Amino acid sequence: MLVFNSLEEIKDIKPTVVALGNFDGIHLGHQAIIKKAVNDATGEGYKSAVFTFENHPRNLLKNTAPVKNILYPEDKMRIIESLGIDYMFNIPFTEDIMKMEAEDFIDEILLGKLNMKEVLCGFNYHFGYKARGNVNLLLEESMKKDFGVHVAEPFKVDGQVVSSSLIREKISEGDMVACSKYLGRNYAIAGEVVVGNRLGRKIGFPTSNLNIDEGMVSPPNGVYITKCTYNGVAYPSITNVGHKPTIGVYAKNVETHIFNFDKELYGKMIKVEFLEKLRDEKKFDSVEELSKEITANCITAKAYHRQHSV
Ligand SMILES: Cc1cc2nc3c(=O)[nH]c(=O)nc-3n(C[C@H](O)[C@H](O)[C@H](O)COP(=O)(O)O)c2cc1C
Ligand SMILES: Nc1ncnc2c1ncn2[C@@H]1O[C@H](COP(=O)(O)OP(=O)(O)O)[C@@H](O)[C@H]1O
Repeated sequence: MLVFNSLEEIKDIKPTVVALGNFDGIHLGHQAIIKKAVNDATGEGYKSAVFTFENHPRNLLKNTAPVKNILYPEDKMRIIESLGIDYMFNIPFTEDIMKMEAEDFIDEILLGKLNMKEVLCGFNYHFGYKARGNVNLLLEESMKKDFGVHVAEPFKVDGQVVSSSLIREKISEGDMVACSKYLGRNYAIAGEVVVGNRLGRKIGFPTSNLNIDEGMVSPPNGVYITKCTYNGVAYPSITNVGHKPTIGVYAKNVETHIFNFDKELYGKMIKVEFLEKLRDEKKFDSVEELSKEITANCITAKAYHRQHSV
C-alpha cells in the first residue's frame, strides 16, 4: 500500500475507486465499504484507495468536546492495508481544507489529485465547507463530471446500526463482547512494554505494562480476560486497567499477566486483545487480599480460555 501524508505529496496516481470517510475503528460497516472499493477497483482495472483525515475534523471546530480515537494511526493503516487497499491518503485536516467548498473538494482533490473514477461512502457522509457536501451533491456532480457513486446503506448487527460513536460508548462501558461484535475483531491496545513498580513479580503475578494515551478511548478501570500477542504468538492472559489504588497513586495504565510465560518484555511490542470484563478495579486493605483475589480471577480467566480455546 502506498501512503500519502499530505496533499502536496500526491502525484502520478492511476485511476482510482475511492472510499471516503473517517474510518475510526474500521468497524464492520467501514470494512464493507473498503472491501467493496477493493472489489470494484479489481473489476475495473483501477487502483483502490482510502481517503481519510489524519486528525478528526470535529477537533478543529471550536466549542466541541474533542473526539477520542479508537485506533492509533499506525493500527488504522495496518488494518486498511490488510483489506487490500492500494493507496492510502492520510491527509491533515487544516483550515484551508475546512474552508473548501464541497464542489472544489470534488474537483481539486478527488478528481484533480486522486484521479477518482468511482467514489464510495456511507449514507451520512458529509464534506466541504460547513459540511454542505453530502450524498446528493456527489450524485449530482457525478452526472456532470462522469464518475461513479456508491452509497453504503447503514450496516447493522442484530438490528443495531454500527458506528464509531457506538463503539466508543461500548469501550467506555467495558462492554468488550459488544465491541468484538461490531468491530469484527477484538478491541485491542498495542504498544511498547514499559517498566512498572516491579512489584508484580514479588506478589507472584508479573505483568507487562502499557501506558494509556489520554487522547484515545480506553476501557474503564477493571480486570479483563485478554489475549496477548508477542512476536506473532497469541497467549492467554488477564489484564488490569487502572490506577492500582491498593499500592499507591498511579496514572491509568494497562498491565497484563500472561499465563505460563516467563520472558522479559521491557521495550518489546505487545498487543492486548480484550475479550470480556471480569470485575471493577478495587482498593484492597492489603496486598495479600489483592493477591488472593487475583488468584481467583486467574482461575476464572483460565477456565474461559480453555472453553474458548484461546
Ligand atoms: C489480574 C489483575 C488484577 C488486578 N486488580 C487490582 C485491583 O483490583 N486493585 C489494585 O489496586 N490493583 C490491581 N492489580 C494491579 C496490581 O496492584 C499490580 O499488578 C501490582 O501491584 C504490580 O504492579 P507493577 O506491575 O507496577 O509492579 C491487578 C493486577 C492484575 C494482574
Ligand atoms: N507471565 C508474565 N506475564 C507478563 N509479563 C511477564 C511475565 N513473565 C515475565 N514478564 C515480564 O516481567 C516483567 C514484569 O515484572 P513486574 O515485577 O510485574 O514488573 P513491572 O513493574 O515492570 O510490571 C516485565 O518485563 C514483563 O514483560
